Amino acid sequence: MAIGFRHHLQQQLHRLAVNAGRPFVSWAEPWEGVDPVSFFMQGPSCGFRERFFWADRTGGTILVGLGSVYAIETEKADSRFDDVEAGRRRWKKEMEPYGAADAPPLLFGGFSFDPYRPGTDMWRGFPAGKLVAPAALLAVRNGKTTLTVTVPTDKRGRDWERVGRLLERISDPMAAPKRLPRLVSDEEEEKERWLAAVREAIASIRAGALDKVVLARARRLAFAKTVDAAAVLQRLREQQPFAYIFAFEQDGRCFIGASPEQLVQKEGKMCRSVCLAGSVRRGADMEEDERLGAWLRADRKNNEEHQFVVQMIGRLFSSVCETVEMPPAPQLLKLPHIQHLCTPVVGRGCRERSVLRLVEMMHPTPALGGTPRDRALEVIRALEPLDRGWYAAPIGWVDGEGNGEWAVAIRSALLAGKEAMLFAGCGIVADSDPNSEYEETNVKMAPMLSALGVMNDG
Ligand SMILES: C=C(O[C@@H]1C=C(C(=O)O)C=C[C@H]1O)C(=O)O
Ligand SMILES: [Mg+2]
Repeated sequence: MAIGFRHHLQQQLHRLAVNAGRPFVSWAEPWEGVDPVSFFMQGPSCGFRERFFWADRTGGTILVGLGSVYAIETEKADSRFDDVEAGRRRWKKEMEPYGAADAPPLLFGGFSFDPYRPGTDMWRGFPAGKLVAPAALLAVRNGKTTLTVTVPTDKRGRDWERVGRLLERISDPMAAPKRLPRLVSDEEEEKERWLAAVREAIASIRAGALDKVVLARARRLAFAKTVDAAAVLQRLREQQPFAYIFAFEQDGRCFIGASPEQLVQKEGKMCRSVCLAGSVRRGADMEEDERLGAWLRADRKNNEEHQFVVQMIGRLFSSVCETVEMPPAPQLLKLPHIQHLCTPVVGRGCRERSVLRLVEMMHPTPALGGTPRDRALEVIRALEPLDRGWYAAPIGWVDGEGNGEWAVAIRSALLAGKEAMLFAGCGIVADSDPNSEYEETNVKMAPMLSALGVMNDG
């Protein structure tokens, strides 16, 4: 990008900062020709300690954030959604947006799965709830790219400096992401122990204590060198075209994944969700693939698993929307490694003003927790030794108007230095077979294994 343009942007910011009546000012400009992953890669060398990446299922919206000029963070289990929503409103009042009106500044963040469970050191930096306003946001919407820069008007803090550095470098030709390092060890929780937990869950369900519970397991990979989050991102973008591609990084620890599951989207008075539960692998050829798909559609156990989600989301949408539409029977969603039963839901005339309220009501759906919710959470606490952290929890963005989109952070891994911790779970119901459920979690880890270069896809 021309030097003149950079000066123009910096001058705008300075002029606005001097005259602004609020603590933060932002400026948005069309900024074509910058690749989202290259932009993500600029972060550390400009001094930004936080980075996020978001691409929606269609790839139509891509958001990449560097730095954090304004962060809302909470560890309060009871009030975490109130805390972040209050923070969002405060941010809106303190922030004066200028420039391209179609690229409003926004907050990006996530929540932990279960804030009532004590966290471990593994998830340091990923609290019960966190939203971040990036200093620099690259947004691609409908084929148009915009750069939005947000800085404090008192010119204190390091963000002016970092943004200045970024503007100097943003158009430099970028190096490719680092090559993925060699795997040196691979540990998973003992299979027998996990199967025993599943058997116990099945027994509780058959005894009538609950209807469904989702149990997860983890796999820890260690590599010869540090894993470059940008390299993993790039591979996920190539390999998982119909998933939400997300990354949330702070101080070198990056939670990253390719989730097919939308939790909720709000756009004005319209809201959407996708019920996703019930799974089978892809076939080796078209014939086998279709046979597996037909089996999944007809299978009683998988349909039961799925219907708990449809009932809950249908009921919830009915309580906050004037009208709710969903197809009468689930569709098949085919992803590179797995196929799912899928029921999209659209609600119109939504009475909630902020998508964060919808996130609060919906999390965890029976696709990630179980039915009834509280029983399922108790069973997870009792039977799952894992610290889920942000796995299986909401991740996404919200703007000043309360619009935004959130996915469920599955098919994911936490990258920390030379290590990657992968997570996968599955819905246990009365008719579950422990070994098939175990196999299902393996299939669900395949996308991350493949992005990490550990598994070769045939
Ligand atoms: C829990 C996960 O996936 C969830 C469980 C599914 C199932 O059990 O069939 C399907 C989709 C997801 O809602 C995961 O991928 O870790
Ligand atoms: Mg399942």
